[in-house]
Amino acid sequence: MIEVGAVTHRYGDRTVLRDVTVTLTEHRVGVIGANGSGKSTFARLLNGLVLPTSGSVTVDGLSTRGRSGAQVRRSVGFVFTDPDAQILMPTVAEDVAFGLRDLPASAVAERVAEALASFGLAGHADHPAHLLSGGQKQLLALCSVLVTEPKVLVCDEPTTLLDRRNTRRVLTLLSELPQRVVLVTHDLDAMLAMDRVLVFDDGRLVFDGLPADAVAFYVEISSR
Ligand SMILES: Nc1ncnc2c1ncn2[C@@H]1O[C@H](COP(=O)(O)OP(=O)(O)OP(=O)(O)O)[C@@H](O)[C@H]1O
Repeated sequence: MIEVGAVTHRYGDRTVLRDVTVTLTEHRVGVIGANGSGKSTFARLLNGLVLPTSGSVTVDGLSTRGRSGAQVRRSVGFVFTDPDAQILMPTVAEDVAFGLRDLPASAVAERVAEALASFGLAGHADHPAHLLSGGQKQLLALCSVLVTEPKVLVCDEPTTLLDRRNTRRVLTLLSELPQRVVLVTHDLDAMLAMDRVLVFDDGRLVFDGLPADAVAFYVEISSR
């Protein structure tokens, strides 16, 4: 369970989230809203990448603040819009292996091979990661996070760089994952597969409900 309690967040003197309170227990939670409405900031709060100016965020009872923060960051995987922000190692296989560096080498090789195969990247294992296409990098970023088996996956616009085929592929993959997923996106079609959708507007959580109702609400406020 993710509990966001009375969270306000400021960057300098700019308030970007205002008094957000929400408890998330669903398997699939979508987050939509206009550019700059606070979605990414909200997503980053969930694994402690951003700590709230005031209020609290807990995941399965552990606060993102203080000593439990490191544990939250391990159990909540985060996929960024820009895969270059999270590809850390020179080759594709090394990048996937990075998250498994605490395991014995024999176990790592097998896990990496399995993970690359499931993302269609097996043929690229020894390729320099920075030479992959934008879409392949996004798949690699997702692969490198999922191989660590997080309990929750937070994805901030993970399909922005992808073509239609890879967008479908990533969305299908996300829909089939056993773990909880929080998906921030401008892809309203993707929302329809969610269990619950949050709509942000100017830093406020302005709608929280079923996907079709949330999308209709968002379309309505966007056309005002
Ligand atoms: N690190 C930062 N420092 C200062 N201001 C920031 C920072 N990150 C975000 N902001 C500001 O906070 C506000 C909310 O940004 P955020 O990225 O959370 O919105 P968003 O809804 O995800 O937008 P988009 O759909 O464009 O990605 C914006 O006005 C943005 O300029």
